[in-house]
Amino acid sequence: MIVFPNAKINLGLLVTSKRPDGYHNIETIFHPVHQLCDILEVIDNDEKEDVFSTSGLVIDGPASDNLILKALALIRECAPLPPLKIHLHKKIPFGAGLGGGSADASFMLKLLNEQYHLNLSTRTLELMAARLGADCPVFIENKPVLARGIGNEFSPINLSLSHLWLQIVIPPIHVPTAHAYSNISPFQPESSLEDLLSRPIENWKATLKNDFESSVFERYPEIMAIKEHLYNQGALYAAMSGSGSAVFGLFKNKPETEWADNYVIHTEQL
Ligand SMILES: C[C@](O)(CO)[C@H](O)COP(=O)(O)OP(=O)(O)OC[C@H]1O[C@@H](n2ccc(N)nc2=O)[C@H](O)[C@@H]1O
Ligand SMILES: Nc1ncnc2c1ncn2[C@@H]1O[C@H](COP(=O)(O)OP(=O)(O)OP(=O)(O)O)[C@@H](O)[C@H]1O
Repeated sequence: MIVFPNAKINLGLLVTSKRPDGYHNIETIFHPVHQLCDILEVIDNDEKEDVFSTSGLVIDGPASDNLILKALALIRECAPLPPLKIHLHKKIPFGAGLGGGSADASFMLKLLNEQYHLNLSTRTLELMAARLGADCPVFIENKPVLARGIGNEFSPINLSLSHLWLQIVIPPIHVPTAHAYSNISPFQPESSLEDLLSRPIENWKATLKNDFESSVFERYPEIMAIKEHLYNQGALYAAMSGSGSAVFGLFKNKPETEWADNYVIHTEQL
């Protein structure tokens, strides 16, 4: 079976408090980016052991640390599976706040559930995904949603961005998530994200924020410059995604901006 784990962006990201377990409570809107995706294939393997291979972008760290293999190990805790041949073609830049590794992990859970008729419910899959990372559960249902808690308590939202153009600009900078959280001072805002998003998109620039931006922009002015350039090019709204380094803009018309050669650019109509 082949699946296409996709990226996400965060529309607003409030870090509201630090928890006793060291994690942070957040409030954010997750929005899937369907056309920026990896390719994940899993088939039965005739050999005795699993074989895992990758192509595309070279992921840092040993292959055994890949979240896909951690997802496989979790499923094997509750169901026997044959030896597998797994191939990941990596296209989503990582360390960019686009949740690519998290998407791979959750799509692996969903793929195995379907391919081997495991009948695990959506809720069970979300709980398993939460053991792999805070960003993983949202990729089980993979639709726009308001998230609270550590990013895994979901409420439905009424938000349509269809017909807007999305441009994501990814500079060659990796921002480690744990490091970004350690530089944050949590703050409980007066207005909830839901309130802010219900206002016209023209108001978002003044009201909707990503709490990681100030510390990340201070350390990497190049990322702030991308956001400013997106606004100069006519973005209705622009912001960093997650803990960076990707920055996205929402436009009425297809943006034709030229960017540095070493940036990865993704443009799609929502
Ligand atoms: C910034 C976001 O991308 C927003 O969607 C996510 O909160 C990041 O989620 P993630 O990459 O899946 O994070 P994890 O792999 O679970 O955690 C990495 C590290 O980030 C910190 N972390 C993560 C999520 C969270 N709500 N609070 C945290 O403090 C913790 O130090 C943790 O050790
Ligand atoms: N399948 C995978 N794809 C990408 N990175 C992976 C994968 N499995 C493990 N990793 C590790 O996770 C790190 C970053 O993962 P990810 O792509 O989720 O980060 P991100 O884009 O910053 O997303 P997030 O929004 O979750 O912070 C990589 O540097 C790599 O070491």
